[in-house]
Amino acid sequence: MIAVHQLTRRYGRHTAVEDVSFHCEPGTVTGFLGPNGAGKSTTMRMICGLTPPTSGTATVDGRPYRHLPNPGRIVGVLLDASAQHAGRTGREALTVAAATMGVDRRRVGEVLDRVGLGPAAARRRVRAYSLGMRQRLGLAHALLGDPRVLVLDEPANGLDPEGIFWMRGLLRDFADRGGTVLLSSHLLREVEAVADRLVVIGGGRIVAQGGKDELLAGAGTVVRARDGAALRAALQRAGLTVSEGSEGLLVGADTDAVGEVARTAGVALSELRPAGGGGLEQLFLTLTATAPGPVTHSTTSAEPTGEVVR
Ligand SMILES: Nc1ncnc2c1ncn2[C@@H]1O[C@H](COP(=O)(O)OP(=O)(O)OP(=O)(O)O)[C@@H](O)[C@H]1O
Repeated sequence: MIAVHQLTRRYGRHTAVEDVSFHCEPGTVTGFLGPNGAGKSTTMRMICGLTPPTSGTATVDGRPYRHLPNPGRIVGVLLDASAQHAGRTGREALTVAAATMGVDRRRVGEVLDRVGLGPAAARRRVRAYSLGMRQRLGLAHALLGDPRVLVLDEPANGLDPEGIFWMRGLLRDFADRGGTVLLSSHLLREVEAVADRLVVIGGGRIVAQGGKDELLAGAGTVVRARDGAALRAALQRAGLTVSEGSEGLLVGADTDAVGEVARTAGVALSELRPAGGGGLEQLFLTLTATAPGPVTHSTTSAEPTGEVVR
């Protein structure tokens, strides 16, 4: 279990992360989404005790990371796949880590197998690894202490499509066995397939969080009419948020509300449906693009309920 409570981190006058709260429960994969510079890495570094928060708390299994007796046994961390000793072979890097953690050396072979680094790859020096191989080695390192929690920052970077598919399977399996996974990405599609819950961050603030299905269900309505201008005007007059989606107008309301506005305005519709996955993508882009707007304490500190914070 990971608990993040009102985390804030400032660098001088710049606020990298502001009042961020969320929970990651056992048995779930939480996708931590946001564009470059949104504050994902800073939040994860605070969870892992590498960056001290300006205010707020982050705990893993009820304790701050720095108070965990043998952290690698409790939480596996992959924050930067390139930050590995380039002169060691993959196997050596893991053997040193195993000794530090007090893990049986035999576990090294097991995790190398698990991440798909064969004997030849394990004998090569890390400096000769591709980014994808480094990600696999980083994941092996995270899994080495057989932790119940994983914190992974953009682990799909550098993996080919087959590697991404493989990693999703591994993380899903980890969570299905009761593990807790926090996984960041700047690509919605990358985490959508594996995550149960989503936490979306933009401009250092949480802009939406909740169950993936809840967020999908609340992702609005796609609507089209031959007279698109009249439809848009009617929706805007009704105070609904309207944006141009790839398949029609995307409206921040359910289909009943949108249909009623169109009927009242006498606009004939050619399509009306829940926005679904495309809507979530649009929502993600819209939210993150407009994220620096003010967010009140009462909304961001609320328990995750699938709400969208605007
Ligand atoms: N050590 C630091 N000193 C000053 N500013 C920093 C520092 N670390 C992060 N920042 C700033 O904090 C903000 C959030 O950065 P962060 O790396 O957490 O974002 P991110 O969502 O992980 O993005 P990316 O996907 O690009 O890594 C950015 O504006 C970044 O420039």
